[in-house]
Amino acid sequence: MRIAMVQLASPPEESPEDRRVRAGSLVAQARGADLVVLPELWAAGYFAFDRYPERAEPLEGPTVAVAREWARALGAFVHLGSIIERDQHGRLANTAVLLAPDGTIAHTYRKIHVFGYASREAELLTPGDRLEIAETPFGRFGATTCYDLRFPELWRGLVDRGAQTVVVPAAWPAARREHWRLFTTCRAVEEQVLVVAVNAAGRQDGGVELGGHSRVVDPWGTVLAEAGAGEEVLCCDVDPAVVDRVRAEFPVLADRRWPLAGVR
Ligand SMILES: NC(=O)CCC(=O)C(=O)O
Repeated sequence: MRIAMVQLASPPEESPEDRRVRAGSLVAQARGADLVVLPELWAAGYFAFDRYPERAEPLEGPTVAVAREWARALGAFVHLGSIIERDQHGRLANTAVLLAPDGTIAHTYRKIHVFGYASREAELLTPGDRLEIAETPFGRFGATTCYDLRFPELWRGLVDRGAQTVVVPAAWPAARREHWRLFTTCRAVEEQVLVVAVNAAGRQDGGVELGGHSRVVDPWGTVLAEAGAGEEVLCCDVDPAVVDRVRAEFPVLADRRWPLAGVR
């Protein structure tokens, strides 16, 4: 499986419309990839909190429409990162979307742990309440979004549902880049999954510098690819069978004692 990580910047002076066009020219560099992944809320800009209401879109809105065209043109799965989704009740959510090569929606995930530290996400968005897995020709995919990396019980919930690869779109600031590295490696090893973690780059609203360093980490903790700090498209070849191989050779998940029966 060839993975392309599109580590995109969302400068405040660029409109979502212009950004979708510019993102398309970066995505075009991913030709030959089987899976293309973009960051969290790149079209709206994660840190553009004042503009969330006006930049929210229905699931079948302009960002899904362009990503659908990219998926069809490349014949690839496109994980578009996430959008600010406005649902039928008017609530806003941070919704990650995976498009299949034929342009159909293969998976959605509404971010469960919305962020409140130096962020208005938790005030503006409604947390998700569903955790599902997508079957793909490259194995079973799950998704978590950015801050969710800090909550291992969510990841274990994905593993319990059969996840082998977890895609993580993010808008993770440079100030906590070492946490980003630590958690992406830690979740891969602890949950014995392939982690595809794609961060944003560049300066966003409020002068926040995003951390970049998108990475693919295998279940043994080997970093198969890691981007630099700036905008970049980085490709990486992965054998998805590595997940079953590591789980068979080192069956730590089979040794769980949960619930902790007999433990006081
Ligand atoms: N976009 C986010 O969820 C940011 C999370 C973050 O910066 C952190 O956990 O640290």
